[in-house]
Amino acid sequence: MIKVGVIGATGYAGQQLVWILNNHKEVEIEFISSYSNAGENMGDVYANYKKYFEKKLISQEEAEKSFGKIDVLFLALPHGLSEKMTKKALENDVKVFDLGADFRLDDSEIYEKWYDVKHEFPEINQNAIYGLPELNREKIKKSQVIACPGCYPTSAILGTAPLLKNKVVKADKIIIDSKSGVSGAGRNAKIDTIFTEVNENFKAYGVLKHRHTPEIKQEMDKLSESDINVVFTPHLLPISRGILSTIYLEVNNEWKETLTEEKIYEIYNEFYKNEYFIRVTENLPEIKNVKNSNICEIGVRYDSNTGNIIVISAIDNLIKGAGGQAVQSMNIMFGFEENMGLEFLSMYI
Ligand SMILES: NC(=O)C1=CN([C@@H]2O[C@H](COP(=O)(O)OP(=O)(O)OC[C@H]3O[C@@H](n4cnc5c(N)ncnc54)[C@H](OP(=O)(O)O)[C@@H]3O)[C@@H](O)[C@H]2O)C=CC1
Ligand SMILES: CC(=O)N[C@@H](CCC(=O)OP(=O)(O)O)C(=O)O
Repeated sequence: MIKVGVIGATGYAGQQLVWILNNHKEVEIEFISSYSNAGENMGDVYANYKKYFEKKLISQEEAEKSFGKIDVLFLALPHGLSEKMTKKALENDVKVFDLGADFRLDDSEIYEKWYDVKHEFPEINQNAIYGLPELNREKIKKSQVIACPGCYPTSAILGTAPLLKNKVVKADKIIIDSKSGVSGAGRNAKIDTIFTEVNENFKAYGVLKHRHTPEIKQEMDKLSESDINVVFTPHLLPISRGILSTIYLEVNNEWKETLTEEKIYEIYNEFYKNEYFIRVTENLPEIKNVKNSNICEIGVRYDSNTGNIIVISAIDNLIKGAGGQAVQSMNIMFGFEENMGLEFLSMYI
């Protein structure tokens, strides 16, 4: 049994994480912490917890005093707020899983440029591991700080990893057209995400300037050992949760003569053959198939006349894109079954 604390437990990502941890048989939740609801119960903030999970939310200052009692600290805070907390947790020999972006980019200068926040302790960033279990399992086992990937990057990187690793596609341009449910924007509604703006609407945002672009590029470059030109456009769907990414790639000249759709599926099935949470499907992925689960569903189509490959990748942004993926990494680090506490499937409707 391990003891964990969650800071930012009242956000959309944090409350989903608490839900998962509360159902995990090797985890005891030592504390949950909130910024504006400290002193209240979780059930006062989210009524679905009333009667069944009546734990008190404590302040960040109180939480820090309990660092000596925990093995793991989860941080689900707005960007830029995790670094100081992580420093204090490390001083107490606590493992940290950050759901935010503070440690996702290897190069602090790139982080500073895209997030407009300075790394005060760059050495923490240098030692953090990008927590995408399907690609970094061995490193996760030995790390102290896990940078849990962004939700859009999770869908884009898992969707393309087999093609990039096998150098099947050109680096010239990879177009990622992603659509997300509104919970991706967090619980503090801004004008762009209120009901009347989103309902019966569909819109692009952050065009050519979304902060997930360098994160996607960083991991795609590593996989392909090349310098990829990433074009990433997010869109807002009028649904609560789920991400579907449509990714456009062009086959490399060396593969053009021999590649078939069947061969692409062989490559994907081989690459993900031991992965519990990846479902390679001949159907086209749908958000309904993955919603409320830690599964990433991937389907591919290939046009041999044009050399175009289209990958469709779907995840739940709050689970595989956040809390579920963090728990998957925690399971790996502590030697639990990787799917422990995460075996639930989508309920479809
Ligand atoms: N939503 C998603 O789909 C995903 C989110 N993430 C990441 O998880 C993190 C949280 O996101 P999300 O849950 O969506 O955001 P929310 O806005 O829903 O929640 C933010 C959380 O941080 C707390 N908080 C806000 N401001 C401060 C502050 N100044 N100091 C301390 N705590 C503060 C809030 O506390 P309180 O409510 O008590 O004020 C709340 O618990 C972000 O880094 C986000 O990028 C990652 C992947 C997916
Ligand atoms: C729909 C929506 O607004 N999505 C958020 C991304 C989700 C998120 O929380 O960002 P991280 O994955 O970096 O933590 C956005 O575009 O800013």
